[in-house]
Amino acid sequence: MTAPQVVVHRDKELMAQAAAARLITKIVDAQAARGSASVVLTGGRNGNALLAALAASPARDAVDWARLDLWWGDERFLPSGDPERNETQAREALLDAVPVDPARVHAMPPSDGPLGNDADAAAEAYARELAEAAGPEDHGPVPSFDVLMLGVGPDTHVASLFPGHPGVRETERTVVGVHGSPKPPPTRISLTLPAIRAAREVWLLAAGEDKAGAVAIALSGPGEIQAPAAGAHGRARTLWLLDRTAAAKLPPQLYPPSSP
Ligand SMILES: O=C(O)[C@H](O)[C@@H](O)[C@H](O)[C@H](O)COP(=O)(O)O
Repeated sequence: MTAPQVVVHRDKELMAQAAAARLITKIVDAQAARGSASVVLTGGRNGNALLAALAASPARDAVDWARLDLWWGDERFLPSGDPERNETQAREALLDAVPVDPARVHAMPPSDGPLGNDADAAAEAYARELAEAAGPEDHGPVPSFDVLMLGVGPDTHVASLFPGHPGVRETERTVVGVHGSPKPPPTRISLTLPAIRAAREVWLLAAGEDKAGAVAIALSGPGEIQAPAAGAHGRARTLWLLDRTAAAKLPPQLYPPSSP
């Protein structure tokens, strides 16, 4: 398990821009090293702000968009094109503006797709797609994503893994259907913690004073059932990208010395 590293930015706008620059560099490095890159996107305001900052950055042209696989950490189980779907929001923020290969944009199934309105069947289908994309070097049923991003909820949820819910207890499956989510909509699809922990790097994004309690709790070593964000680790790196207000309740030993 990698010890979390914390980076604090002045405000959420700067955080989105710095994270977008960081992501561009990561993708370019992965493409140089391995020929292609894989990134897991998150929904939420911070994830979308990062994508919009990336779209606005001239450095976005350094990315070879055709050699990038995009996955999602979770999805709201709604009809295709619904404005509340994380996929729809990511397309609007970035994907419609860059030459991604549609075959490498791995959206989670919608509720009106060929699998019907069955979130568990949709989760199984996504798990199969991940397994097919995994190679022998991945040593498991999901690819070793280069970067997996997660928004953090005020209750410490990540993806659609909520405190105490069945999804956060899953140890075998890589993707689950989520029913009765405390945050609307009630039906969702989510990667599980074992799938999240297959990533080389996990980046947790949190901004705003309503996140300060969740950030402090998750970084203080609680169990992942009570605080799912505490169970989100990358194999090589676990990075918490915060704005000053979200970092406000961190204990002094976790607050990085050079922070604003
Ligand atoms: O599916 C969802 O409802 C969102 O993806 C959600 O999980 C989000 O990532 C967090 O709640 C953080 O959201 P913000 O970045 O907006 O604070």
